[in-house]
Amino acid sequence: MANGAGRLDLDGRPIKPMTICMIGAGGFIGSHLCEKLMNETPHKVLALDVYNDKIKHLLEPGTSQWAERIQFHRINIKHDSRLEGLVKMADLTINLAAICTPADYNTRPLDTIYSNFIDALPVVKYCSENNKRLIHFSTCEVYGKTIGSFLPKDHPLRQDPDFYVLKEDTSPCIFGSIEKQRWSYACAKQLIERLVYAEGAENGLEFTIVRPFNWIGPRMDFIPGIDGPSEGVPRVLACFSNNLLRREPLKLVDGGESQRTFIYIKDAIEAVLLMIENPERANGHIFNVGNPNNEVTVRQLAEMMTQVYSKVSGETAIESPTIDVSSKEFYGEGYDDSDKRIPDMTIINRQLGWNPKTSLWDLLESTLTYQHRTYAEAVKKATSKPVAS
Ligand SMILES: NC(=O)c1ccc[n+]([C@@H]2O[C@H](COP(=O)([O-])OP(=O)(O)OC[C@H]3O[C@@H](n4cnc5c(N)ncnc54)[C@H](O)[C@@H]3O)[C@@H](O)[C@H]2O)c1
Ligand SMILES: O=c1ccn([C@@H]2O[C@H](COP(=O)(O)OP(=O)(O)O[C@H]3OC[C@@H](O)[C@H](O)[C@H]3O)[C@@H](O)[C@H]2O)c(=O)[nH]1
Repeated sequence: MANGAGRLDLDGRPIKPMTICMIGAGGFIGSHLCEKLMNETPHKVLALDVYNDKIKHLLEPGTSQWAERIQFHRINIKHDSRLEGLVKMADLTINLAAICTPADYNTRPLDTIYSNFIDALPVVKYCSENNKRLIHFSTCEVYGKTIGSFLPKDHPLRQDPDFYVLKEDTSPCIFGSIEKQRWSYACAKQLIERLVYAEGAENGLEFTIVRPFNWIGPRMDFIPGIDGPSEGVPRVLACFSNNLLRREPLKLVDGGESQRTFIYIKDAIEAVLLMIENPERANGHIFNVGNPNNEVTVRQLAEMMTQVYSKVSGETAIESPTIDVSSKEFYGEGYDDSDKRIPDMTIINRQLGWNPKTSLWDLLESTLTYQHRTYAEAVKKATSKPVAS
C-alpha cells in the first residue's frame, strides 16, 4: 500500500500514524528502515545522524511524496542539546547509533565503549523521563561464545542444540578475558541492555531490545578506497565484496572456521516494522532477529560469494580465491571471536509471528548484483591509475 492508509496491526486494530525519532538513520540498517517507512507506511521520521549519504535518495526535494514525512537532522548525539527536544517531538525513538565494526573493538576500545554505552545513556534517560517508547538496537554479540565451545572438539554434546542455540531468556553471556578487547563492544551493549531493562522495571520505560544476527545486504559499510578509507576494514560482507571487485583472494581470519547465520536486510526490516506497529506485543521484550537456516562457516561464505560473484559479474574466479591470515595480522592484538551464532526464534515467533524468508544464495545474489553495479566501474578506474613513484 503506497501511503499505508488502512493498515491494521496484528490484532486487527487500525495503526495510527506516528512520528519516529531515528538515531543513526543514515547507516546501513537505518537507510533500509527509512525506505520501508516511506514506501509502505504513513509514519513520519526525524532522521538523526552525522552522515546522510545512504538516505540522500529519500531527502532530495524532487521526491515530494516523502518530503513532508522525513526530516534530516545532522547531529552527533555525543554533544548536541537538540537531542532531547527531538525525542520529545516523537512518539517513538529508535536508537541505531553505534560503533559496530569488529576492526574497531580492540583497536579503539575507548571509542567503542563510549559509543555503545555512554553516548546511549541520554537517549534512554530522555525516553524514560518523557514517557516515550524506545526501540534500542543491541547485538547478538551479547551472547559471546557458546557453552559448547568450551567442550573438547570431538565431544558429542557439541552437537546438542542446548549447547549452542542462543535464547534471549536463558542463554548466558560469555566473553573472553579483559585483554581480549574484542569484547569491549559486547560488554558495553550488554550493560546498556541491562540499563534499558532496569528503566523498564523501576521507572516503567516502554522498551524493546533488538539483537540483530548478521544482517547483510546493499549499502552495508563501505568499499575501502572507493567510498571509505583505503586502510579501513569493514564487516565481512564488504571485505569480501572488495576482494572480489579487485580480483584479490578473500582473506580467511584464523582459517575461516567461525560460524555465522546471515539474514537478508529486507527480511529483518519486516521484523522491525512489526515491532514498531505492535507496541503491545513488542514492549518489554528482547528479540533475536536472524535466520537460523542460513548458517555457514566464514570459509563457506567466501566460497559461496566467489561463485555468486562469478555468476553476476560474468567473470571467472581467480585461481586461488582465498588466503589464510591470522587474526593478529588482520585485526591486531586482543582480537577474539564468537564461534557460532544460531538464534532461537521462539519469542519473536510467538509475539510477532515473524519468520525470515530469503536463502543465503538468493540474498547474496541480489546483494552482489548491487555491489557489482555500484562499484565495479569505480574499482576498475581506481586500480588502473598509475601508482605514484
Ligand atoms: N548490521 C548488523 O548485522 C548488526 C548486527 C548487530 C548489531 N547491530 C546494531 O545495529 C545498529 C545499526 O547498525 P548498522 O549495521 O546500521 O551500522 P552503521 O554503522 O551502518 O550505522 C550506524 C549509524 O550510526 C551513526 N552514528 C554513530 N555514532 C553517532 C553519533 N554519535 N551521533 C549520530 N550518529 C551516530 C553512524 O554515522 C551510522 O550512520 C548498531 O547499534 C549495531 O550495533 C547491527
Ligand atoms: O575479511 C574478513 C573479514 C571478516 N572475517 C571473519 O568473518 C567473521 C564475521 O565478521 P564481521 O566483520 O562481519 O563481524 P562479526 O560477525 O564478527 O561481528 C558483527 O556481529 C554483530 C554486530 O554487532 C556487528 O555488526 C559485528 O560486531 C569473523 O569471524 C571475522 O573474523 C574474515 O575471515 N575475513
